Formats: sequence, structure tokens, C-alpha cells
Amino acid sequence: MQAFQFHTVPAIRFAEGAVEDLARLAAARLGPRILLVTDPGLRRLGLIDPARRQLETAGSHVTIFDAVEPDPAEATLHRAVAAGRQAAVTGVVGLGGGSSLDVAKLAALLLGSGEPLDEAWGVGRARGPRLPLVLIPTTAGTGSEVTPVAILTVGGEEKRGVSSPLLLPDLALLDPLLTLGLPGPVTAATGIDAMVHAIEAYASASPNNNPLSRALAREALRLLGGHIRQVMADGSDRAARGAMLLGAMLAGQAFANAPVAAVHALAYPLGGMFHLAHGLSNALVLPHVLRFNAPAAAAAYARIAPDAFPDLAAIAPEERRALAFADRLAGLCRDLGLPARLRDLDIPREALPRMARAAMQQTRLLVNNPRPVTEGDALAIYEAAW
Ligand SMILES: NC(=O)c1ccc[n+]([C@@H]2O[C@H](COP(=O)([O-])OP(=O)(O)OC[C@H]3O[C@@H](n4cnc5c(N)ncnc54)[C@H](O)[C@@H]3O)[C@@H](O)[C@H]2O)c1
Ligand SMILES: [Fe+2]
Repeated sequence: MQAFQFHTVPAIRFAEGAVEDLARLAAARLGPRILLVTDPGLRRLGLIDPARRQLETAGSHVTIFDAVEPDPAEATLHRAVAAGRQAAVTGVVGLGGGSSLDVAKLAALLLGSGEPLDEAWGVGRARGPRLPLVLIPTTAGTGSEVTPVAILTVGGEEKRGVSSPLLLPDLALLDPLLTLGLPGPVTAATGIDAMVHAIEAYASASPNNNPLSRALAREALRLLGGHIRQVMADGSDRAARGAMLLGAMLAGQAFANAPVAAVHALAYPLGGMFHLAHGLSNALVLPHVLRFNAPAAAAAYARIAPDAFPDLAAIAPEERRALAFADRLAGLCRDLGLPARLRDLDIPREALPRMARAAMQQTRLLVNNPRPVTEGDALAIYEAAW
């Protein structure tokens, strides 16, 4: 059997109302001065209030940094670090979508180690130590609460990542009640992002593709595929919201150890250049990348297709089922109200070659694709998606 390694967080608490356990589970570990990293919308909605109250009641001083924007810029991280340094914080809590969690992760790293960000980019280069860290997701979602990855936008266009086990938090706190008010378009986009994490992890060509990731990916697809239409129909369905949050976390654990590939590599230029939401960027290229990959990944796609869409089990042979999987995902995105074509989002056709060049820079991801991708292939996929 092939050797592998699996990293995850030391503790996960999942419960309706789990935020109320924050102080009991983590106040001592976070220390007396805590940086709470979030975004302005979540603060306005009052979503951070229970967490803040918990920590303050436990006697901690809480400094709030609420300036995280979607696809956060490197400058945002530096501002968060400055706020944390000024308050001499002893721990960091990230509360929000992937954007807030990623900034929180890197803030904990830079505040704890003082290392320059420029020396931490890439895989396994961060030195640490980091400050104590708790992550509380409000989207379902990136799975960032259980991944060793944090992504920033550099120079206005490039999405660049730090990947290191140091970025796994001490505690991931999952509370489905925080996601009840997630707007429809964000629910749809983040839900598809989570499904892509499971699909790309399962079929990952990484030498560390492993049985734990594959099992987690399949359970994630069952949960996500089985509930995504319901959360769109009724966002207040607590059981369905819980299933999505759990599914997104399991998919996060899967791809944290069997990394994602060309869907993400081709999605990043859309986020970087045109500021499309991360999940929407993924949705736009998803069916086209799967069709491109099908000759190399038909067996994997055919195996997981019925996890998300049980009736696909009836389709044979596996090549046909793999293509039906791509079609069904495209149909799902359409039914969820996500735009289907790049041109619907005013992306000019002339931009496609530049996007293809940018996608080729995502070598960290492309090495995990089941089929090698050339710049010409990337361009053809964008043409198909346009
Ligand atoms: N670290 C990782 O492993 C990883 C994985 C995938 C993506 N990412 C990154 O994560 C970012 C995307 O994160 P995201 O998709 O979670 O979105 P996000 O954090 O950018 O949030 C999107 C919007 O949804 C709003 N929102 C979030 N939760 C809400 C709630 N419960 N109720 C109402 N509004 C809410 C936010 O205020 C924001 O306006 C990207 O930068 C992407 O590159 C990271
Ligand atoms: Fe993603």
C-alpha cells in the first residue's frame, strides 16, 4: 500500500450554537488579548457578537479587525498584523468566510514569528511559531478552518498562497446557526466550491492522494450534493445548513491532504483579474475542466458521481458516466442561479490568452491535475467556458 501523511486540526467542535463554547474551549489558550478577524458585513449583521461576548465575559480584551474584503489583498493582512501588534495580542480568532479565515491564519503566523511574508509563500516554507488560533467559518465553504492553506491577492491580480501545517488552527468551531442568513448567491457559490474541493481531492494526482482524503471526499459529496438544493430553497433549514457546513469541512480535510488541481488553477485568474467570487470562478470552469480531464480520470469521476447524484449509478460505461457527471454539475450550477458563461460576466474574449498564461503560473495546483495541462489546453478550456 502506498505511503501517505495526513494532517488535520487537533480539535473540531461541531454543534448548533457551538460559538457559545468558545470561551470554555479556547479562552485560556488564546490568552488575555485577542485579535478577532472578520469582515465589515458580518460585523454589521451582528454575527461576531456572541463570540466577542464570550471572550470578554471570560476576561479577555478583544481587538476587532473587521476590514477583510473578499479575495483579500496582501495589504489587508499587513493592516491586521499592525492592529494585532499594537494591541500586543496573545491569540487570534478568525470568524467569517474563507477571506476572513485566511487573513486570520496568516496574521497568527506573522504575529507569532515575525517572519516576512515574502519568505513564507509556497509550500512548507513558513517558519513559525504562530500565535494560538481558533477559526469559525460562516460559509460552507472553503473548508479553510481545516486546511493548511491561506490565499491572498498580490499586486492586484495574482492569487498567491502559503501552505504549511502551521496554518492549521488549534480549534475549528463549526456552528451551522452562523450560516442561516448566508445570502442565496453566496450559498450557491460557496457550496459549489466545497463540491469542487471534494471532486479535485478525490481525483488528485498528488503522490499524497490517500484513502482518508478519498473517504472524506465521498462523504462530503453525499452531504453537499444531498442538501445544496434544499439550502437554496429554504436557507433557514437548520439540518440542511448543518449538512452543508459539515460537508464543506470534510471536503476541506480531503483537499488539505490531497490538493486541488486545474479547476482551481483556472478559477484563480478569474478571481484575481475580474474579482469574481471564488466559488463562482470555480463553477464557471468546472464542467469544462472535468470534460478535459475525463480521458484520464473517468474511473475516479464515475466512482464519485453517484455520491453527489445517486441516479447516475445507472449510467455505464464509466466514460459516459464521467461526462454525465460534468453535465449534471453544469445543470446544478444553472439551477442554483449561477451564471454559466464567462461572457455573461462581461469578461472580454481578448482576455482569455492572458488568463491562460496566469493559470499556468499555478504550478502548485496544476501538478495535481489528473491530466497534464498546457497553456493551449487552458486557453481551449476558457474558450469553451466563454
Ligand atoms: N484557505 C483555503 O483552504 C481556501 C480554500 C478555498 C478558497 N479560499 C479563499 O477563500 C476566499 C473565499 O471565501 P468565501 O467563499 O468563504 O467567501 P468570503 O469570505 O469572501 O465571503 C463572501 C461574502 O459573504 C459574506 N458572508 C460570509 N458569511 C456570511 C453569513 N453567514 N451571512 C451573511 N453573509 C456572509 C461576507 O461578508 C462576504 O461579503 C477566497 O479568497 C479564496 O481564495 C481559501
Ligand atoms: Fe476553493
